[in-house]
Amino acid sequence: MNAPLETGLVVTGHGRHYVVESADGTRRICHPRGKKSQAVVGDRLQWRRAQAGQGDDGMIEAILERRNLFYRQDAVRTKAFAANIDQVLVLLAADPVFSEWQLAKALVAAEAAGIEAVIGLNKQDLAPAYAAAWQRLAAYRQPVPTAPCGEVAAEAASGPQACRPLYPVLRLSLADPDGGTDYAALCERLRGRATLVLGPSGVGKSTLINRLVPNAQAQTAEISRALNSGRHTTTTTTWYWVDRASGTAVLDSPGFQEFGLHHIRRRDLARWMPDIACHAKGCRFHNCTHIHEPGCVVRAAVLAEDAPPSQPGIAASRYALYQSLLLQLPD
Ligand SMILES: Nc1nc2c(ncn2[C@@H]2O[C@H](COP(=O)(O)OP(=O)(O)OP(=O)(O)O)[C@@H](O)[C@H]2O)c(=O)[nH]1
Ligand SMILES: [Zn+2]
Repeated sequence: MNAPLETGLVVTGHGRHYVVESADGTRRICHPRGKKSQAVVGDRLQWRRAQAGQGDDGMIEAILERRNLFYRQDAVRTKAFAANIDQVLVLLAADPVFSEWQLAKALVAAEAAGIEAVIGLNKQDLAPAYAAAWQRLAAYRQPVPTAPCGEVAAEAASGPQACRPLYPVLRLSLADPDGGTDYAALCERLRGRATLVLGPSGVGKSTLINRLVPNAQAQTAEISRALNSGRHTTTTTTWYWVDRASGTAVLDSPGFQEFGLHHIRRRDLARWMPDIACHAKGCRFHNCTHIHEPGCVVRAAVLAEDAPPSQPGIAASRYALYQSLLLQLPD
């Protein structure tokens, strides 16, 4: 007779081995049935204990419906980072210098997956480099109307629009005891949510996770031993509880070198860039590409390179990214 079905959370995986955590915190390795291994970190699933005498590992029977899936896709491969997450924290630093192109693509992927994103700029202590990096992020602090796209015009008629920054950009200094100007705000944003930490190598992702989860290194070592894989940490995502009782978790993930967006269609791109989207409703043609059409409100909203930072509109650098991205996407 089969053992009863149990539910669990995928906290990490390697190949066809998944570490699945039960509600009481106990963990065990589970394997998918059949050839495919489709579970992703953050998945909730149903599994069954092996029959007596067949070892301790569990068998995955079903993956429960996902709230969302954060992934990238290039011409040949899909790489899933995590499922069922509440937000993505894109961590950047004064040094190494970051690629705005990669940042923009990660943010598009988050929007398309319906996941909130926040940017952290670390290494506030590296004074001149930090000021330059902060300046490079000005377009991401650009004010955009808070009302959803379709309501902007109506609201404009009734008075000045309420605005928010395109993305929250938090100032961090993760190696310093106080964590930087916005460290408390970051902790506030993390509370009660599962946050995927994404960013290029060397920006301080491990520094952040070790700060939030003091036994993170020990946990990783234990998982690696169980999976018998020293390479584990660099190849997959891992879910760490900051506080299980309140549901606060951080997930680390491998770097984001080439963030493929082959899953995004060209005609949808503007929807996933909120600064473009909030103007697009006003265009004369409903299928406006915002490149060459007459009566394009998006192009009319693009700011001059030297526009003052508080002026609402589309930053010139963001529109340039939109144009370049559009050329790369499938129809
Ligand atoms: N100056 C300065 N250095 C920092 C700060 N935070 C982290 N670092 C240093 O930056 C280096 C990289 O930090 P990690 O936390 O290993 O970066 P990571 O993003 O995990 O890098 P990978 O493991 O390569 O993906 C380390 O030497 C840290 O000590 C900071 O606020 N200021
Ligand atoms: Zn247009």
